[in-house]
Amino acid sequence: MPDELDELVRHPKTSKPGEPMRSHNKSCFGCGVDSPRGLHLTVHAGEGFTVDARMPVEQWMEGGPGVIHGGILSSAFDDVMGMLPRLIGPPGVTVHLQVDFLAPIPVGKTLHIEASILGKQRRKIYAEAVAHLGDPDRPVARANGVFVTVDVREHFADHVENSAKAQEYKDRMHRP
Ligand SMILES: CC(C)(COP(=O)(O)OP(=O)(O)OC[C@H]1O[C@@H](n2cnc3c(N)ncnc32)[C@H](O)[C@@H]1OP(=O)(O)O)[C@@H](O)C(=O)NCCC(=O)NCCS
Ligand SMILES: CCCCCCCCCC(=O)O
Repeated sequence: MPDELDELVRHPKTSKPGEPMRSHNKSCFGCGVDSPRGLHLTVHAGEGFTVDARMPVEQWMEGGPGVIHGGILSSAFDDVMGMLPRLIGPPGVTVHLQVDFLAPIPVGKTLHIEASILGKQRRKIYAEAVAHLGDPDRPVARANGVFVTVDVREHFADHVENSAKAQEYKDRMHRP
């Protein structure tokens, strides 16, 4: 992370502590309510520059026998940390994601993920997250990510027609 950081200011219109954050997109694999095969995460805003989420580890998420697949865990980290830019301004997309797997995460348990902004420089937002199974003193995984804020209309303009929600986005874009 760079030494010279911008001041962090919570956006006045973002979710208040304890309130759910708006999903990235209703079809988002991580947090979309309409994603047919997604994680269906509900991410809540926390105090300061933090968010948190809980995810039941279901059978379909299995990688090694009886434990979560590493890619599913990485997706959950990506999605939860990916909510952080919205606490301070426009959405950001992931440019870097790093995950440390500390202990097996059993099917049937509930994973708790807590994420926070470490700093911001221009459009880059540096984030970290920790996952545990109910005891914050016994982390089972950690992650770091870098997110870059984007103008969503511009960033997704060439791709939105591939979205399951293409018509909804088209209608929204033509609204005055
Ligand atoms: C994010 C993206 C739009 C940035 O491109 P851009 O608008 O041309 O902006 P830049 O390349 O100048 O990057 C902006 C800043 O992020 C930094 N950055 C870009 N990629 C980075 C990475 N992988 N790791 C760390 N920093 C990175 C740049 O160095 C730059 O920093 P600066 O302010 O110090 O100059 C482009 O890289 C992209 O579309 N990436 C794919 C994102 C994606 O699909 N993510 C997965 C799904 S969310
Ligand atoms: C419509 C706003 C969407 C903003 C950012 C989407 C990020 C999704 C998560 C991811 O793919 O890592």
